[in-house]
Amino acid sequence: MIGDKKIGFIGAGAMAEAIISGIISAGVIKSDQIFITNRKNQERLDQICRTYGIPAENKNAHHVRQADIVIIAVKPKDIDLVLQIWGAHFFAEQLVISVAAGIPVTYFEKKIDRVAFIRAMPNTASHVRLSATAICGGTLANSRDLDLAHRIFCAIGKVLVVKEELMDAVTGLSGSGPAYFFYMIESLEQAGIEAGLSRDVAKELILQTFMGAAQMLYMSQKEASQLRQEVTSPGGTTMAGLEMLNRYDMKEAMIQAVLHATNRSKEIEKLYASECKTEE
Ligand SMILES: NC(=O)C1=CN([C@@H]2O[C@H](COP(=O)(O)OP(=O)(O)OC[C@H]3O[C@@H](n4cnc5c(N)ncnc54)[C@H](OP(=O)(O)O)[C@@H]3O)[C@@H](O)[C@H]2O)C=CC1
Ligand SMILES: O=C(O)[C@@H]1CCC=N1
Repeated sequence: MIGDKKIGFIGAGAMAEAIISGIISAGVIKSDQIFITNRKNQERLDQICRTYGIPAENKNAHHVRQADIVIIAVKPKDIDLVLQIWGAHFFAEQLVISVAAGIPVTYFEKKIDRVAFIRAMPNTASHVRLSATAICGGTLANSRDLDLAHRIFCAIGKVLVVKEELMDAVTGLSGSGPAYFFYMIESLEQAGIEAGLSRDVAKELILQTFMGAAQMLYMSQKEASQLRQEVTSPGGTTMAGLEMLNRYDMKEAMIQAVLHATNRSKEIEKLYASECKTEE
């Protein structure tokens, strides 16, 4: 789907691996078209190469520099160093995609003015090709660049093109979203055990229940609230359970979690946006 283009990853952590796993299993790219590098952890690079059949010689910064598409997947705090080291090597025909939370596309453009940048916010469900990814393009990103990014992320889930001002909310909701889900599962596992089930049985029941509920919602025309009501018999067990979720204000906790995560992304963004301004 992306022909013989090469994709290079700067950063070989959790997010890079999720994307690599997803794009290889989707068949949009062959393992030997992927190149990776990180800061120092060679073992990690070896492990990724072994797991995804990437040739050992592809874990090479020089090759990553030559890639048609470069995906920057380092922590926000490491972006500056990456731009310092890599800045001079980016070339005009390259497309650079950053998945870093909170770093505005203008920040990249201020540092390197000749390259098309795209900011993307996927999530780790890229592993299983069920990511929810939002993308937005910088000033040099044309429709072909956006289309290319769209094709890459489409292969590993759903893609929405959004205005950059919405990226913090996307980050707080769906970028961090898998963690909220896993936290709920952890809590429900503990609940199942306290109710008398073994961990394994609890885990199996919860997972199947969540997958079933998500699939129902995905396939039906009904709102979540309606499906919830259909489970809730008057005076029954669900009502008793929901009473506790209301008493402990689970809804407010979820809202605050997403808003807090969104604000954290905004804080990071502000840090970098202010540097863009002072350099003007
Ligand atoms: N994890 C997630 O769910 C999501 C993460 N993101 C974003 O993805 C980015 C990466 O996150 P994540 O994968 O979790 O982080 P990890 O800590 O798992 O991985 C970061 C990687 O960056 C490498 N790195 C650090 N500095 C450099 C450098 N100067 N040059 C090359 N490589 C470097 C590290 O190498 P080494 O180990 O050698 O130090 C490591 O391989 C973040 O910006 C995050 O905001 C976006 C969406 C979801
Ligand atoms: O926690 C983080 O900062 C990253 C961004 C979204 C998910 N993980």
